Amino acid sequence: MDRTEAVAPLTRPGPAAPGSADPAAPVITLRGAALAYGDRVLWRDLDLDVRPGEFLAVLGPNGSGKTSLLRVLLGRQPLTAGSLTVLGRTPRRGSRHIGYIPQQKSLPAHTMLRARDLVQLGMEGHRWGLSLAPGTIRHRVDELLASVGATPYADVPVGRLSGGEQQRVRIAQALATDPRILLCDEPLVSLDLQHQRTVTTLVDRRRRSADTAVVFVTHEINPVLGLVDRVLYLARGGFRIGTTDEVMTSSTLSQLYGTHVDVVRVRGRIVVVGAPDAATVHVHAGGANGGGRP
Ligand SMILES: Nc1ncnc2c1ncn2[C@@H]1O[C@H](COP(=O)(O)OP(=O)(O)OP(=O)(O)O)[C@@H](O)[C@H]1O
Repeated sequence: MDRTEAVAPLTRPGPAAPGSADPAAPVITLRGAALAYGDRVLWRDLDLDVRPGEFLAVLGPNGSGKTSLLRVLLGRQPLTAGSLTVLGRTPRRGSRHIGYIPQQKSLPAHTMLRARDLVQLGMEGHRWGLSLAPGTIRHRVDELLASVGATPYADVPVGRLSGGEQQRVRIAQALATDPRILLCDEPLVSLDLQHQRTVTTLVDRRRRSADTAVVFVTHEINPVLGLVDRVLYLARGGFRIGTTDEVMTSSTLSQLYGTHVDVVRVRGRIVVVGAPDAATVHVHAGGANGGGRP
C-alpha cells in the first residue's frame, strides 16, 4: 500500500524544445519508419507525429515491437528504414529532454538506495544536476518526490517499498530533468487498480501542466481510456493509428490481425475478443500486412 495519496502539483514548464520555434511543432516525427530484426519486420511504413502534451497509447500483442519503438525513440535502436526526429534532431542516447519509465521490474529487496537517491541519480545521470549547488539539488529532489506523493518514504531504501511506491519513485526519477517527452513502458503492470489510477493521474497531470508529450506502452487500454488522444496499435508487422474510437473497432482490428476480432464496449470498458494474443507472426518485407491509417 502507498503511504499517501497526496500529491503536490507539477507546474514546472520544461525547457524550450531545441530545433523549433513553434511550441506546437511535433516533438516526435517518424516518416516511412520500419524496424526489423533480420527478416522479421516488427513494423514498417510508420508515419507518426506526436505533439506537445499529446497522450499516445501504444498497444499490441507480445512481441509486436512496442518496447522496440521506445528504444528507437531513445536513440538506442536504429531504424531499418525511414527517418526519425525527436525535438527536431536525430535522437541521441541520454537526452535530458526525454524521460523514460522502463518496464517495471521490482527492485531487489536488499537495494539500499533510498527513494531520494534514485531521483537524484535521475538528475545526475544526465549531468544536469552536477552544476547545481547541493542545497538546490536537495530542494529539487524534494520537489520531485512531493510531486508524486513519495515524500513519506523519501529516505526509505527502495527495495523495501511496494510496487506502487517504487513506481511513483520511478516517475519522479523520469521527471528529474523536466523532460519534454515521457516514454512509459507498461508502467501499470502488476499494479492494483488504485495504484494504476495513481500512476495514470501523475502522468496525465505532467502532460497537462508542462505540455510533455506522453508515449505510453500498455497491454490494456482501459486504465488510460479517458486520457488517450490517439492509439497506435501494432500487430503482425502492421499498425493502425487514430483515436480510440477509430482504432478500437472490430473492423479495424480484424483487418490488422487478419482474423475476426470482436471489440465490444461493456460498462465503459473496451473488451477485445479473439485477438491472437501472442502474435509472433513473421512478416517479410514483401508481405501483405503493411501498416496504414484506418
Ligand atoms: N535486439 C534484438 N534483436 C533481435 N530481436 C529482438 C531484439 N530486441 C527485441 N527483439 C525481438 O523483437 C520482438 C519485439 O520485441 P519488443 O520487446 O519490442 O516487443 P513488445 O511489443 O514490447 O513485447 P511485450 O509486450 O512482450 O513486452 C520480440 O520478439 C523480441 O524478441
